[in-house]
Amino acid sequence: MSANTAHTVPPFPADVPSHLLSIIDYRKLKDGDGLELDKLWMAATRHGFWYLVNHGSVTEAADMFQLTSETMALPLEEKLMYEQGDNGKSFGYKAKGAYVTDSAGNVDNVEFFNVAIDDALSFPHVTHKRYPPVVNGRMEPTVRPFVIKTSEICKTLLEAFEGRLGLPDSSLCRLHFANETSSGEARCTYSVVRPPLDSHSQNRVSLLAHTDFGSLTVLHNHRVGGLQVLLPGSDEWKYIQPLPGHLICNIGDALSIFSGGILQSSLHRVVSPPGEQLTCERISVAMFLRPSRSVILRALVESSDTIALAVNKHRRQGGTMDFDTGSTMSEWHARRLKNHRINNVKRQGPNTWLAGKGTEHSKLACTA
Ligand SMILES: O=C(O)CCC(=O)C(=O)O
Ligand SMILES: [Fe+2]
Repeated sequence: MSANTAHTVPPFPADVPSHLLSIIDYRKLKDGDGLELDKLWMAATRHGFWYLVNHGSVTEAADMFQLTSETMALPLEEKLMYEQGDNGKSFGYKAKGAYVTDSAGNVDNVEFFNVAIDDALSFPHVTHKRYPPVVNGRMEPTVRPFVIKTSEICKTLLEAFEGRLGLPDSSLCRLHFANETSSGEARCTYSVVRPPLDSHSQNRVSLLAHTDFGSLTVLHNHRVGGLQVLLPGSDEWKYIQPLPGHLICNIGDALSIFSGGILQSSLHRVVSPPGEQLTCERISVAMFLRPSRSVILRALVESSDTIALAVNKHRRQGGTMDFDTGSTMSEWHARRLKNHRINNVKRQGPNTWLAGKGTEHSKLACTA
C-alpha cells in the first residue's frame, strides 16, 4: 500500500455541492480574540462543524498518517486479532463490512484502528487493550504526542463553550479530564474503492450516517474527500472539502445534551470519494473526546441559566430531544456502537438500526 501523494491525487472537484464551513483561527482563540470566539460560537451552535487553522498539530498528524499506512498494511489476520467485537467497545480494529450503512443491511467500506486515549497516556501500562507491535512502537513517539496536543485543542474549545454557555469555569473540562477512564480514542481510518466499478460506485455510502457519540471530534482529512454533512434545516447531503492544514472539528451528542441542544451535533457520513478521486486511497486521522465513563448525559440546567432557558424553550416548542437520558457516557457509547454492528443487527432485527441513533432523533428524519 502506498499513501497518496499530492502529485498522484486529483484535486477535490469544484462542481460537487460542498459546505463553506467557517474557518476559525486557533491562535486567535488562545489569545481570547472576541470576534474569533463569536465566529466559533456561531459555527458550533448553527452547524456543529467548522475548520480550525493555526492549530499547531500538523507534525503530530503527519506521524499519525504514517502510522495509519503502517497499521493498515498489516496482514488481515493480524489486524483481526485486535477486532473491537460486538459488545459495544470500540478500541482496536474495525474491519470493513462490520457496520451497517442502512436499514436494508448494506455494509460499510471503511477500516479503523482505534487507540484509547487512556492507553496512549498510560503506555506501557495497559489500561484497556493491547495493540499490535507496530502501534506499540509508535505509542510514545507518535500516538501520545498526538493525543496530548489534540486534548489541548479540545480544552481550549471547551473553555470557550463554558464561557458562552454561562457555565462556571472548568465545569465542562472537569467532565472530560477527571481522574477516571473514558471511551475517548484516536482513530486511523482507511478506505479505498476497488474495481469492478459501476454506476453505483460514485456516491456509495462507505460509513453510515451518524452523529458522533461523545463531545468533540477533531479530524485531519487533507486531500481525498468523502465526508458529507446534513446540516440542521437542510435536506441535502453536502461534502466538506478536505483542505491541507485545516482541522475539521465537530460537536458530538454529549456536548449537545449538556448544553440543552444549544451546541449542534449534526448528522454526517462518508461516501466514496467524488469525481476523479473515486479510486484514491482515503486516509483520515481523528481524535474523539468523550466524557469520563460514569458521567450522566443530561443538560447542565443547575449550572447555567442559559442552558435551563434553552431546555424550557425546546420543551415549550414541542421539541423531542431528551435532555435527561439517564445514560452514562459509557452506556450511551456502548448502545450506539452495538447497533452499528452488522452481527448485532442480524441477530436482533431491523429495529437495531433505529435503536442506534443518537441526538439526530429529535431533529431530522435520518435519510440513510
Ligand atoms: O473519515 C471521516 O472523514 C469521518 C469519519 C467519521 O465520521 C467517524 O469516524 O466518526
Ligand atoms: Fe463521525
